[in-house]
Amino acid sequence: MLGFGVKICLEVIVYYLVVRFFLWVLKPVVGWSTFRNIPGPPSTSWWKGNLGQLFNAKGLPFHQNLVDCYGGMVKVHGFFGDEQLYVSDPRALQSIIAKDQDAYEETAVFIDWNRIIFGPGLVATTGDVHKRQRKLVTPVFSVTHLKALTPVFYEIAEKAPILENESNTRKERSGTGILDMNEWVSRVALESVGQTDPLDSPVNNPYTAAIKELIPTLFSLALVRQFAPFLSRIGTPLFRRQVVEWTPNRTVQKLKYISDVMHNTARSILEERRRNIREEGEVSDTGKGAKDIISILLRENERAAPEDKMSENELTGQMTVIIFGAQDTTASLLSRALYLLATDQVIQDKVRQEIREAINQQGSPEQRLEYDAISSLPWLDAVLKETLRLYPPVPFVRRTAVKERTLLYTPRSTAETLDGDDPVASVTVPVGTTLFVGIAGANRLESVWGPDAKEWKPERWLSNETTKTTDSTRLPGIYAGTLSFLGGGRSCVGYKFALIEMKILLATLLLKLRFSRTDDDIVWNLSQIIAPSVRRSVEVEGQQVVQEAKGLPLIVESIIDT
Ligand code: HEM
Repeated sequence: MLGFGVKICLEVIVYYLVVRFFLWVLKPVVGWSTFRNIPGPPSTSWWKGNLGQLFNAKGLPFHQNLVDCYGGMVKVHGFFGDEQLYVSDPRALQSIIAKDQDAYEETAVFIDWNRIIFGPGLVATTGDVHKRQRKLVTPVFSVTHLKALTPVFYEIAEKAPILENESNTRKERSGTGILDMNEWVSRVALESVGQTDPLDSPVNNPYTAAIKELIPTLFSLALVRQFAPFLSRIGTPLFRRQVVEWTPNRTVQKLKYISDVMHNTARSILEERRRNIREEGEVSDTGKGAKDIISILLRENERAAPEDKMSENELTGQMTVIIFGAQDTTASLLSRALYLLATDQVIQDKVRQEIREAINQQGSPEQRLEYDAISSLPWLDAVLKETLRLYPPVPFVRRTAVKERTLLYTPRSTAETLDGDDPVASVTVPVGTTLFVGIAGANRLESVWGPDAKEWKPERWLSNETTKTTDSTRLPGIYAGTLSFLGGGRSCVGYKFALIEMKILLATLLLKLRFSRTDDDIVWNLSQIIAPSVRRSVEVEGQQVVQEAKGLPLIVESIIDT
């Protein structure tokens, strides 16, 4: 049985490789190039093209260089000369993300892997199934529900150990320490969306560890994952599971373990929430039982029309996807915002001052600001917008063309020479083409954001001036004209949740603590979502070696008045 399964898998891979190999050999002979007029970097590997540079922990400068050197429409290479497009041109993105979004789907690799790892949740479905699920999940994140969740976010921010420790030492005014703020925000982000008992524990439990390990493990399998569309169609699910069990590879086994832990925990949390809802009886959305996003999701599903209801499998998948989608992204952004505020004390003070004034104006001893009040603080808002714009936690996503379409874009050469004009070029995108949506690239375009586009300047969001946008400068994002939460039917369904959660966490922290930088060298690595690491030179067997460890150490000082 083992031999048979492995043989089929190998045969499919060999078949795929042979076909691609011949296409690759023939291409230069016959002069084929689908995107002959599109500029791009040379392919650096005969078999993996530019994929090694694009999917690389140190690949962020390469991504930025693509836009700086070649413009908004760039040709890159995939396996065996496969030509792909790297797009950050606003006009082309409007078609891909918004106007013509049905012609560009998530890639089969993305969908198939997510189905394997999470089950049939939002990120593992396409077409009508995705639309049906989206209709059910969107109301979970309504402003009414988020307002009801506001006290939960405050409770989490206030009970975090860092603040308890600080309050213990505040009387002596000696509460200064160096803390790994990335670790702290990761835990808080997970708890804010999970609200599960095991997450109350400050030390890693298997579920927390599984969620944290998922992205790095997937990223280390980035190249193998490209075969997912083939492998996931071989045999029955039981057969495929058996093949995975038999695969003698440590990373594959780790991934299997992570997926199992996430799935089993999701099932037991769902059961628990369902029991609670049953015991509480019928409760209102803003009442006692509406205290977490999973319970809200369950109730939305109970209420849905029979044809719209999600199956048990879909619910489990949805829950894992929401918890997972909410964690590393929010942690990445909060880490970056804290790092930038620690670097710029003037802006840190402005944000803190604004929060203090808003609390004083309430005229009550209450230290918490309501949803509307905290949402409209100009400096806090500007810091988040600017951090999201310049450092989007997800710097790119990919799409596959499922219908042939023509994309319009501003060509690089004429854009530079014809000031004031609006030159347009076009490219026909055949079915099956893979496209990179350059979120970070588009968020930093000088044509959209001005000559200081690559600088972190929160004040740009405070001016009342409205910039006139045109087709060549308008990005199709759902939030603040940026692409950070994407746009269209596959945009981030939890973005309002993320914004209010991040504002409450930052406001709670800044009221009580001052952040400053240590001497550590912080590097920001790409593993689909950007995360900080500390680079240190250490002595190993008499030699200086540079080592990196995940984390963001910052100096944290208590500033609570006694
Ligand atoms: C700073 C925080 C966040 C950022 C930057 C972010 C960004 C994104 C992006 C770029 C996508 C599109 C992915 C793609 O098309 O491949 C996405 C999708 C998604 N996000 Fe977020 N996200 C954040 C926070 C959250 C939170 C807090 C939640 C849930 C509570 C969430 C849940 C989701 C879900 C479920 C999807 C899939 C939507 C769909 O396919 O219909 N995200 N997010």
